[in-house]
Amino acid sequence: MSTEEQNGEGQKTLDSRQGDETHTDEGRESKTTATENGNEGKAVEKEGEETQEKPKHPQVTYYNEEQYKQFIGQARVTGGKYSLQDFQILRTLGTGSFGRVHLIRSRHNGRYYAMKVLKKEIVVRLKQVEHTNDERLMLSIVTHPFIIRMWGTFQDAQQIFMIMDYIEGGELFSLLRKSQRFPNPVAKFYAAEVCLALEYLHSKDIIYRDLKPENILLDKNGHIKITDFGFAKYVPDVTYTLCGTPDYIAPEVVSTKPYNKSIDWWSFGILIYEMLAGYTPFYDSNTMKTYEKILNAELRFPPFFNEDVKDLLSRLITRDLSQRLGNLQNGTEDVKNHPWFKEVVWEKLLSRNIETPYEPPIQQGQGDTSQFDKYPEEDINYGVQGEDPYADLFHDF
Ligand SMILES: Nc1ncnc2c1ncn2[C@@H]1O[C@H](COP(=O)(O)OP(=O)(O)OP(=O)(O)O)[C@@H](O)[C@H]1O
Repeated sequence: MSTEEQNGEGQKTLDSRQGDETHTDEGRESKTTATENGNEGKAVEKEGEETQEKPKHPQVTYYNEEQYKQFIGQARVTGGKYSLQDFQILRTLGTGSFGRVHLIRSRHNGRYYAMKVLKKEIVVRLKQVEHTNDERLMLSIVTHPFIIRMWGTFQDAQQIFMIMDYIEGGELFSLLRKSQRFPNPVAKFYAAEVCLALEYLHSKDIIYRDLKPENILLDKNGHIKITDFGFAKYVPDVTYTLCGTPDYIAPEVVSTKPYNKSIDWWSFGILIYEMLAGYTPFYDSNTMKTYEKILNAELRFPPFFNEDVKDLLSRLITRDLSQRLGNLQNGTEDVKNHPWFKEVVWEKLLSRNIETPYEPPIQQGQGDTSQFDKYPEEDINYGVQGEDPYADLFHDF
């Protein structure tokens, strides 16, 4: 069965490293990009600007119906269980390409949650319907200590809403920019937790496709939670979609070759590099040049990288898929067994039974927002009734 990429889905754009109209954040310089089949083979950057020619492809993800049924049978969250009346909306925690994320409080149990709101009209305009439905599906399936938990979803005539745990410690991105770069053991700790999250996702045939410090939150104890499943997808076989954030995109994605879990291991290497160096290895202010470097440039290391990490990164950030760690016969085990990770006790880490290198200074308890930047609040019209031109598109919410 082919479920993807027949319908022109797929252009997601944002300036997560560049700031946006409402909020400019130092050091966010590049963009999340997506384009899928059926859109005439163009990669799209900001608001539908066509910036890169891409050859046409039979861009289809194949898997059999039985497999897919089993996959969606794991979903633990059903749509429409909650409504806006259940929550009090507090401040904005972050903004994305399609809407914003609010801190909210349950009127029933008094707990704080994060509510991601996406405007249907924008999701449709940026051809992200399928990705948005996938985001909901993936989050309704995953349960892991290092992955955000979604509790429910609902919709009104204009918006869709996702209720998730509120993670108080803010983005790893903010901590990294404040620290400039992390000492070796700190980078290793976060990388090891990310590694376990990737291992789990891949065991379910989910590829994440947007690994970067902006999408890693820290909980109150300093453990990670991966958020933003906007590009995550069930791919037991291969896919072709160009998506991700330029600095982090793997060469096989740039060159529109079929790909699978391999791409997350490339991004994992870029993430480790950025945590240790403070910058990504193929950075360029011009996105096309970034892509060129991803395809051709030599991987260079700052002098303070140790031999173990240089070895690990050379094996992750390699264009040769038959050499890339994580993508070989032993899968994640090869990554976990690499000498750079030799001090990590993986079982202890998974049970969060290891001291974290940094505890976010959260003084006010569960609803504390001191670790988040302030965003201008705008008038909200959530709960609108009336005609919904997109009624057919978001059934599961
Ligand atoms: N569960 C959460 N707890 C706390 N903050 C959150 C949570 N989810 C998201 N945020 C904040 O909101 C920001 C935007 O969230 P997210 O990346 O999911 O939105 P998005 O619309 O998909 O953004 P993008 O356009 O960057 O993909 C995050 O970077 C983070 O700062």
